[in-house]
Amino acid sequence: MSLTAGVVAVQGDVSEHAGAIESAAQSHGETAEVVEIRQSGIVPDCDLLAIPGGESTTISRLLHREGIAPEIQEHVEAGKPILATCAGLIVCSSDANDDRVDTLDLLDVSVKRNAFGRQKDSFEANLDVDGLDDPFHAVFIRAPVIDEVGDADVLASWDGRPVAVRDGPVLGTSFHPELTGDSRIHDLAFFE
Ligand SMILES: NC(=O)CC[C@H](N)C(=O)O
Repeated sequence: MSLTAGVVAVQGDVSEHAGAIESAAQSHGETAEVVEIRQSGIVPDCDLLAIPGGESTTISRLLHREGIAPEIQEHVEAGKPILATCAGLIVCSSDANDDRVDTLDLLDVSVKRNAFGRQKDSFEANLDVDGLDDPFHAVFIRAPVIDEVGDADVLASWDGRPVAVRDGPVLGTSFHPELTGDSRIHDLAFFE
């Protein structure tokens, strides 16, 4: 049976996430049909979800306006997995330290937007990630800093700061795992 994988398609690297989900599924002998989420009524049919980067203010506004936000919360309540990257992580956090982002409160962390610096401060790093045998090459673009971790596990840190966290079915990263053609973070989020 094929899995239905939803990618929130308000903004961000939708096709890159789709490719990484398909290849992670394949490595587990599964197939995934990827659907783009821009309106309500689709999330309830999804087995797994990715929330890409972009502008967290915009993504959060659209998720609430379109009635997608409560569907994502129900998805997690049902124990189904989410990978939330960069702006996606901000949207899923419990506190974004920014009134313009109405967070979904699905990951027990508080974040600071753009705290790794502006676009020109974007950087790449090889990270040791819990659950992966070899380092993961991570791309950080106007990345959020995770500055408080509540009831969540830290899977990876960079420069002493957590950059990948897991809270039950929700895995969040400050970086963009979809950009390097390496689907191991998608694999961890959805199949481990
Ligand atoms: N690459 C990204 O997703 C950047 C996130 C963006 N700076 C925000 O705060 O929404």
